[in-house]
Amino acid sequence: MPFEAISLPNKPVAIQFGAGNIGRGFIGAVLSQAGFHVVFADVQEKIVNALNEKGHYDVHILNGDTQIERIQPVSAVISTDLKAIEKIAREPLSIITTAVGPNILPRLAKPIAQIIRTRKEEGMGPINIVACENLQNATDKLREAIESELSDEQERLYLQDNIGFAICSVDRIVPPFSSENILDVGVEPFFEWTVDSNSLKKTDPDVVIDGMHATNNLDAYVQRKLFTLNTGHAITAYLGFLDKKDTILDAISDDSIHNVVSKALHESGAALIAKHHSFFSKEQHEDYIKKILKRFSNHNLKDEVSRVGREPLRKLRRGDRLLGPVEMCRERNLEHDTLLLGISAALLFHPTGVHEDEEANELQDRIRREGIEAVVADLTGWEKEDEDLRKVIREYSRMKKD
Ligand SMILES: NC(=O)C1=CN([C@@H]2O[C@H](COP(=O)(O)OP(=O)(O)OC[C@H]3O[C@@H](n4cnc5c(N)ncnc54)[C@H](O)[C@@H]3O)[C@@H](O)[C@H]2O)C=CC1
Ligand SMILES: O=P(O)(O)OC[C@H]1O[C@](O)(CO)[C@@H](O)[C@@H]1O
Repeated sequence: MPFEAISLPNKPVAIQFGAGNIGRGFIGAVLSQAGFHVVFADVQEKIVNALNEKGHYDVHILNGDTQIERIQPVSAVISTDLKAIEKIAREPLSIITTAVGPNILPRLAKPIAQIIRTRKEEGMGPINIVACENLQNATDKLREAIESELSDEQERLYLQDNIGFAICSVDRIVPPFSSENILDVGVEPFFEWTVDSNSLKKTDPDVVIDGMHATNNLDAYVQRKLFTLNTGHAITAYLGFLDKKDTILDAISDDSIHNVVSKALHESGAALIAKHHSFFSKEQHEDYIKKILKRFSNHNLKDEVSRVGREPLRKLRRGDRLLGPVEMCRERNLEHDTLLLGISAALLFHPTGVHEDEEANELQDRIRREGIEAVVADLTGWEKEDEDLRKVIREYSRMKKD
């Protein structure tokens, strides 16, 4: 059924760009449960058509005795179909969210600029945009890309006055899920979606979103999540890969991997506590680490190390989950040898076959062409004589030999 043929119910509307695991399994579900009619915008025709034909899907909460939440009513559009996008822009829209992946995010600038242009022409009021990606300040990056798509000063002024761009932290493990229905998703029970309250505009309709926690201390939430959950997850994946484990559960169930991951999280934790002590105490953070290690050990999730380790060059960027906590430790003169070991393991991540990863291939090509020392110096920005750079290379060589 084409989107044009669908009439939307008389409800507030939310657009969720990306109808993938997080889009359907977390953000779309939270928005639907808050009372929005969720319109997913994706590039996969099969998913878009199925969402429009069925108008619903099920979220399976994977907690031993599976609980099912039906999400309805929902619709979908192809995100590059600017006519369909324009149609939704005229609806009682109040929020746009994204979960497409950090590398794809700039491609959403065109359709979102179209929404902004249409709403300006129609004299419509404020909406909020929240990019739900594993990337610090993803929404700011999206804003820059949208601004460069706008045609003139009038549109830029409209954006400034009417569009709330809120950064957020998004935390729920949603691995690929196999079910008869291609729309169904399997999720862990835990979820935390935290959004910067300072940037949110008052919208009409104004909907209270229960599953979205607004705070004015977002930086602390973002860093705590990225440098704990994602740091630990990535190191588990990279060590698991080297030890030929298929899943995160297999990897974290190995005591030697568990110990390294726990140690790395305590190193990053010391820096997080030092930086955000007014926000969380040592005891609270200890609890947070324990809960995360338990989440990795969820026997009901089949989360492959290849998925969690995907796109290692992105994960090795400065400020991301591997180098971010190391930099925080270096600034404070705190111990970080185990975090460095995680970086060495990431440099050896190279899945093949169905799990082949373009960025992992590129990383290996670079190491072959430029040599490990030059690659690490470039990724980290450290001098070749830097003690940490030498440690990363030493561990890398040892792991490679093993
Ligand atoms: N899966 C998870 O557990 C979590 C993922 N995240 C973040 O959420 C984001 C999405 O991750 P997943 O849902 O796992 O990925 P996914 O691959 O399951 O979903 C991404 C979706 O975006 C769609 N897409 C690609 N290009 C598009 C475009 N131009 N316009 C609209 N849609 C497009 C894809 O077709 C796909 O359906 C990433 O930034 C990830 O880091 C954050 C927390 C948890
Ligand atoms: O989605 P990314 O950034 O590739 O990383 C995978 C990570 O995202 C998550 O899917 C959820 O935060 C984790 O499972 C994992 O740490």
